[in-house]
Amino acid sequence: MLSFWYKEFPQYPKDHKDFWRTRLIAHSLLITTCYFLVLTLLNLFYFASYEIALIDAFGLFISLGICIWFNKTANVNVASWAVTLMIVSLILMFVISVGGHAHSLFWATLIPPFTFFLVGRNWGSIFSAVAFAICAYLVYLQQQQTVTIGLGSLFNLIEVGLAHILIFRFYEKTRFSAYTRLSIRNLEIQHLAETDKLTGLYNRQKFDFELSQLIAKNDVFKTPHCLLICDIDHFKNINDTYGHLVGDNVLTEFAKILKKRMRNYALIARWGGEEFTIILSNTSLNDGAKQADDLRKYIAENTITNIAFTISIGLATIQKDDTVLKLLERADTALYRAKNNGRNNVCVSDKDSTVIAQSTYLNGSIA
Ligand SMILES: Nc1nc2c(ncn2[C@@H]2O[C@H](COP(=O)(O)OP(=O)(O)OP(=O)(O)O)[C@@H](O)[C@H]2O)c(=O)[nH]1
Repeated sequence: MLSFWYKEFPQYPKDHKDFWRTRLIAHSLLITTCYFLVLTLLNLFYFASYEIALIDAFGLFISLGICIWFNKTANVNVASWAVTLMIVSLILMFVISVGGHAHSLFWATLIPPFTFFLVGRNWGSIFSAVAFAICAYLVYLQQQQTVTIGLGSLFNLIEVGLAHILIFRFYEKTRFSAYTRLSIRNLEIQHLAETDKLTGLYNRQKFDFELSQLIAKNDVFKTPHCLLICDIDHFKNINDTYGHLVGDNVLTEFAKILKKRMRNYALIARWGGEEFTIILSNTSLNDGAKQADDLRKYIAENTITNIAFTISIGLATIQKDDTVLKLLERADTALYRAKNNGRNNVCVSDKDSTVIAQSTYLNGSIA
């Protein structure tokens, strides 16, 4: 039975800001439903108070109704209001019905923690103020009827009510600001973990993850996707000749050129030192090879930060039943061939890792 209340909502994972609200709603509904069920049965069969049993049955109906509806829709905002209104009206109805006697006013102290947490600071303050005002009025009425309760009781209630509202406002504010800071920090950490610091592109870890997600999609085979591994030729020479800082600058500028010149890119990453990976979506092998060769020519014919260099590219398309490793291996085989063919070269692998074309005889299309 508990699994009914403790249903995990995929849209509210543990780190979601509403996760604990869903828990409080579920717990509250569990307790109120059980509570009303027991009261209905007791009043029906033990005390024979049929009218009160009817009211309890109505409470049971409301509580169970919200519970079923919440489990179906997972609408936290509406459920928060429904539970808040149910609990506030229950407590107030009870306190008023017994005229505030039998220390029933203590029940009102439950209202701030519930309302602040479920409907926020402003509505929490309003609900709490109304509840404590009603309690104060009941104490005032008692004071009119008997001399045993002095004005001190009234003041105590007002002071406690105010203190509750102020403390819960403070508590909710600090909770909210802590959550906001934590969320921003998490985003910053996530960005750092996924990004290559030098070029601002995705890093290898993020690329591999995104690629595995892409491959897992059922419709990735309906339109062709190309993977390019692009490597700067003899990059060590650039470092040795001009120094590492210039080498860094070349990598940064090259990353910008990649982003600018590769049409339809779905993902670009710095995969390792001077190695870059690119996924081109909606791109056939022919079109991918053409784009890769255009890039190769552009780099060969221009200088970047006044340094002339060339690149080699290996290419493969995503096949049915591919894995990240298999796909990368095919593109890497093609890159290896491009390097072995003297560099400044584009090579393409077919689905069996056989290199089927290279830029010296690409001429814009693959035979
Ligand atoms: N400036 C700079 N150099 C880097 C960085 N990461 C890797 N490298 C250098 O990149 C060079 C890669 O050298 P190799 O793997 O031998 O490759 P290559 O010289 O490009 O030769 P081929 O790939 O075979 O054409 C090494 O000298 C690394 O020090 C970086 O972030 N900045």
